[in-house]
Amino acid sequence: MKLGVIGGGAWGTALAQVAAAKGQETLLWAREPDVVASVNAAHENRLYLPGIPLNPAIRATGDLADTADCDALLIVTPAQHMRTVIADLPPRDVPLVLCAKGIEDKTGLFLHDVARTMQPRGAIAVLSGPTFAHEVAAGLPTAVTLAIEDQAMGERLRDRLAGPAFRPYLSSDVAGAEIGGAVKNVLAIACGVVEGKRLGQNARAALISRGFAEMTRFGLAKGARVETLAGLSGLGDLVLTCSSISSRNFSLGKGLGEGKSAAELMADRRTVAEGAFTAPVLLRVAKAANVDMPIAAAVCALLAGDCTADEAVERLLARPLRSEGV
Ligand SMILES: NC(=O)C1=CN([C@@H]2O[C@H](COP(=O)(O)OP(=O)(O)OC[C@H]3O[C@@H](n4cnc5c(N)ncnc54)[C@H](O)[C@@H]3O)[C@@H](O)[C@H]2O)C=CC1
Ligand SMILES: O=C(CO)COP(=O)(O)O
Repeated sequence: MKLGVIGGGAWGTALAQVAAAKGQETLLWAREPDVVASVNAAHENRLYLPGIPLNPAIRATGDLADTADCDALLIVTPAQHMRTVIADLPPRDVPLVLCAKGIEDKTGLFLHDVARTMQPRGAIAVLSGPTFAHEVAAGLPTAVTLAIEDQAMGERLRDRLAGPAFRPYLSSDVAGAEIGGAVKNVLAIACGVVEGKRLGQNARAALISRGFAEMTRFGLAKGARVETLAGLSGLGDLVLTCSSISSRNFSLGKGLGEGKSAAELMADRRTVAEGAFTAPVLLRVAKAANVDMPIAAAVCALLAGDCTADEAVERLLARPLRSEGV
């Protein structure tokens, strides 16, 4: 058995660490030659996960053709690049486990729908949950949702990743698992704004709760199950990402709350803050489904420079009073 991990950022590297701990051959594909060199020579990803010793059994490559003999692939590129990278894979029907969090901007498609158009036959799973890469790579306890229609295949994939500190919970709700991860990144930007503007912890808790109401409205409209949205890949990841400056999305929002522009904040970032790319497409898809998402709309306007953080907050607080139900 040989597991391929496609994407040598922080999360792909952490997942390679999880896979290698199971004793299986693990191949990590990275775009950057520096990542390939540092993983192979120093057993460290100096660009994206510095300071965390990696299992020396992880082998890195810069050539996608080397994944031809892998019998399952974890796809861990940023959401907007997933399609091109899958298109460049050696053509086979091995199971794909999608680990990015986002919605494809140019089509409005969820990532499992993108992958399905490119691989009509092979199994497609979604792995998502509250998982800061540096904690997972360091072996700290973590639980995730692993969603896939074919439960027997799901059990096989689960058993290749599960370990004493890494607990995948199986689900058949692929759309639900994906929607939580995509939406929470946008909401984490909003929570970062609360931090940047020092609006207090009450405001952050209110945003998390009302953000969860938005996630639930959107998820139910798009076929997700409520228990998935309330589980690890939904509420679990929302709480994590909205509470910690370790989140790239939260820290982007904090900068916006401090008055910096999105362009300024994104200019010198090597790492990805998916919420910035997801927000506009999320809003488009929500509008088309008649789903009201005022917090996501505020994040969108702020990212686009259409309003200041003060105006975004004022508008949210001035909305008509209403009953609490979703
Ligand atoms: N870092 C984390 O804690 C977690 C990240 N994720 C998700 O995993 C996905 C990957 O994120 P990270 O590993 O954190 O990335 P990262 O921010 O550590 O690194 C950026 C990655 O983007 C890649 N990249 C940039 N331009 C590209 C292109 N044109 N084509 C292909 N790849 C390109 C880089 O090679 C690098 O692998 C994202 O969707 C993220 O939301 C999910 C769970 C946890
Ligand atoms: O998805 C994540 C944790 O589950 C990582 O969040 P950020 O991308 O905001 O850092």
